Amino acid sequence: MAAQNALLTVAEMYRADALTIEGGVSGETLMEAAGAAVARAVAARRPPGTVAVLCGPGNNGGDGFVVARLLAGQGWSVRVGLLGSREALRGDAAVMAGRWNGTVAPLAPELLDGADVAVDALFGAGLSKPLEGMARAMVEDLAARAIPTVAVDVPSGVHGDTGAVLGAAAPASVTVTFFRKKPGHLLLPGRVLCGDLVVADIGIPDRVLDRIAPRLAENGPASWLSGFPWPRLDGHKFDRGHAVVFGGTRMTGAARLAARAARRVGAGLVSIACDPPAFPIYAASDPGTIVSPLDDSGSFDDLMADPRRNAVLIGPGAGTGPATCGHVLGALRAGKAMVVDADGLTAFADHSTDLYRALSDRCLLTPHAGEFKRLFGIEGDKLSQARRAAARAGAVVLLKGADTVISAPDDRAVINVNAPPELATAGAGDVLAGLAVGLMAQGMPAFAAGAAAAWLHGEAARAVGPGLIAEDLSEALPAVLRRLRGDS
Ligand SMILES: NC(=O)C1=CN([C@@H]2O[C@H](COP(=O)(O)OP(=O)(O)OC[C@H]3O[C@@H](n4cnc5c(N)ncnc54)[C@H](O)[C@@H]3O)[C@@H](O)[C@H]2O)[C@H](O)CC1
Ligand SMILES: [K+]
Repeated sequence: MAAQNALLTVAEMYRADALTIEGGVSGETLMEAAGAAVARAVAARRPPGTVAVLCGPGNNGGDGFVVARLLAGQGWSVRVGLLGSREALRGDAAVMAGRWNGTVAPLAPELLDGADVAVDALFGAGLSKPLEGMARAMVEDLAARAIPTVAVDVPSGVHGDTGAVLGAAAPASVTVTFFRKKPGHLLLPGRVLCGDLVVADIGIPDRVLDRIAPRLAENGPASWLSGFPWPRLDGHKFDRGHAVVFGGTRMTGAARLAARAARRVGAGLVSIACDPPAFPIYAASDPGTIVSPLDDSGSFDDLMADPRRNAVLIGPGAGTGPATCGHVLGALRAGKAMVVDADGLTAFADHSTDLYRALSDRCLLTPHAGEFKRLFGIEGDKLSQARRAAARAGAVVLLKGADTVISAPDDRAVINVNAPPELATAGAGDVLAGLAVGLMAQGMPAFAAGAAAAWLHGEAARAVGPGLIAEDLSEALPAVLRRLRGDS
């Protein structure tokens, strides 16, 4: 599959390189193509001027030498600075340095004096430790001068797999990477440091993906649209599932926001199961949402015994006491497709194994960073955090943020990048959980539902823009769904 949205880890990128070279394309050809793509990005931004090309000791630096030669041929005044000695260069990098007829100066900040543009070709996929010494000084000076910079593959200092900064990194105006994006291009802060991202085709054939079988992708409709539960002409509301949202007696808005989102995304029926004292509040809210008060005529387990109530969300405004744990475990025992969010997660913070034991891959956990830390206590970059949590819990984990990661227990993962900063507002998480349970009520598996919900959530927020409040999101959804389906 030539998945355009596939993300390759650094190791997988090296494998793609090797498979291509095995297939008869030389490393020099790849490097020439890589350098040409970077040179095009430089030339596209301004007419010829003075460019400082900062080359590292490896093939990232080799790309830099190609850029230097091509720009010089286009009338640019080119200065090349090299970290380390020319004699230390190996392989394709040494070949490209040999094709550079200009001078090579030792890497030093003075190279940047009077430069119109800088090309950051110090480190790319081979970054293996924090920058130090002259490499660090150079990158810090480049950042301080704020010279428009084109980064080769990744901004030097950014780790390709995590987006983390190792020591220092200079923000780029444009980053030119090759073949496919890496996680570090999408995870923060890497995404911000990259500036505009260009993915250049340098001659690596898509078929190498069949051999690599990447488990990671950039979230978008390509990942789940084929299984999206569009309503059928011959269907009726019971075909579209029944989502149950548990509503607590405080913060009653949370469950109402979630229930409305579940309805908007197409669940046939949505009900709020609530403690009796809160019944009047929920009953007075959305007329299309059923309200089921839990009292001696019907406990939560009684509701769970109804097979038509096939998807359950517990968390928004549920309260973090033992009753919430009881409801979560009751829904899981009943085999429901389940979203556990907010209080539903925090309620298990000091006895998480009780939750893990009951979970399955039909369950979606939707923690933000704080809930994640309380429940899982797993450190590291966001992608590995989500993957390890999904493996530990045996459930799909959606770890929220501007770079949301959705990870399944079988190690599939997508990184969602369309969330605008306006989503940092009260209630937005309740809406996201409601979208997910609404999709799961319609039969979408937890991983696809989490990915689709995160993407729809971001698109709805972008449609509203500044001034967004959580209530706007469900109202913005119909237009997003029409665009998704390609309605005229
Ligand atoms: N298919 C492709 O993606 C292609 C990629 N190309 C370019 O090749 C680099 C990767 O090259 P590599 O030599 O493996 O590593 P780097 O050049 O990134 O690193 C150089 C070298 O530096 C050493 N090193 C690592 N970290 C540090 C540090 N903090 N301080 C000092 N030295 C460090 C380490 O020994 C590294 O090996 C890729 O990014 C692309 O730009 C090909 O040109 C085209 C095809
Ligand atoms: K670089």
